[in-house]
Amino acid sequence: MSIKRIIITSGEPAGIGPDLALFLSTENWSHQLIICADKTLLSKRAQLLGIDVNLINYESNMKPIMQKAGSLIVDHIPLNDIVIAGKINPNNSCYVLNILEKAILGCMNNEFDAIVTCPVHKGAINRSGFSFSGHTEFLAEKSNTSLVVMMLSTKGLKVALATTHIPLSQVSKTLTKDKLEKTIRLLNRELIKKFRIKSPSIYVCGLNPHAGENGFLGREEVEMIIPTLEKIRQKYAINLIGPLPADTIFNDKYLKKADVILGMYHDQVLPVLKYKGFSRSVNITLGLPFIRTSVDHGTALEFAGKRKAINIKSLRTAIKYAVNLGENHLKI
Ligand SMILES: NC(=O)c1ccc[n+]([C@@H]2O[C@H](COP(=O)([O-])OP(=O)(O)OC[C@H]3O[C@@H](n4cnc5c(N)ncnc54)[C@H](O)[C@@H]3O)[C@@H](O)[C@H]2O)c1
Ligand SMILES: N[C@H](C(=O)O)[C@H](O)COP(=O)(O)O
Repeated sequence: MSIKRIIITSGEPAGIGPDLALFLSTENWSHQLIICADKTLLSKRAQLLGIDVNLINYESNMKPIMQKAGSLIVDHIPLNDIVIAGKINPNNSCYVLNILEKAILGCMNNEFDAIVTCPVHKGAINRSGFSFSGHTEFLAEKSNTSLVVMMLSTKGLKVALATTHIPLSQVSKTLTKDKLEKTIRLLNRELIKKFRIKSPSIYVCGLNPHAGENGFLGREEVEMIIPTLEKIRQKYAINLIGPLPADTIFNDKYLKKADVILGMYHDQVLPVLKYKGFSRSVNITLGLPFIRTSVDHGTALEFAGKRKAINIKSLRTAIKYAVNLGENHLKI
């Protein structure tokens, strides 16, 4: 495999994102990792963590070479305001978004092979006046992609979402036949293309308790989900099972055969995935014109600057996926 150039966005500066990026300098990597962050922030955080690192300025004409332990290449984006580890400063939201925009642009014009994101604080960004519901939606908007699907993967389980970061009260009206059909078709395509699964088995959750109990506990299944699944089966021969009740779909009997479980909303499937594999999972945005993976956790503000407490496994997993997605030898 050729050496890949991966841009790593360091996320919320008061959170553990800069720390995670710095930990990468303690290992050798077979690819080139570029950290998008403020260089001074990284120096100060490195001191706090006791990491001895040589920070090298990124230049786009650099040769892609494997990264050696002891150094990090930094694509410098200046902070807007001071950073205290663990304390949110909404004045830096612009910095967080500038990092993402830089990385997206670089992926769109093939300067980078993939983007791996460290966590941002959605509340802080919104508090400073920007409407931001998540990387998934931001990446779709900035890359002019009409539909993306959020999927999280850990050993033995993949879950995908039909709706992402919206209030629970809006789930039912957001889920339409058209959206569900497009989501399933995109999920199927991407599992074939990126994961080399020949004929994916997609297990679909209902929305209501007990998948609506034939309409007695909610009508979305009979009116929207079942007809949509039936149409897709007939028209596209996609291997769909369900809708099944979300409380029993995570049963070994189904999981042995399922390539992915499609949930109707965020907290229907993510708690199960995170219970099974928190800190060893990866978040992947399917449908973008470039590869994007992310850690499975948030900003963990209380651990910023505290070396012993921070777990870096999810970032390692996210980098591994970013490198391997779409490759023939995929072993993930
Ligand atoms: N990829 C992302 O950008 C992303 C993902 C999830 C949550 N978030 C955001 O993060 C913020 C905080 O969310 P939260 O508190 O619900 O979740 P969180 O993942 O930050 O924290 C949950 C718990 O796990 C711990 N934890 C998380 N990551 C850890 C790590 N790498 N090492 C050790 N411990 C770790 C935390 O200390 C906390 O106890 C929110 O604004 C949320 O929206 C961002
Ligand atoms: N839904 C994700 C999770 O719970 O891990 C998280 O909020 C990050 O989503 P984005 O990648 O869209 O920011």
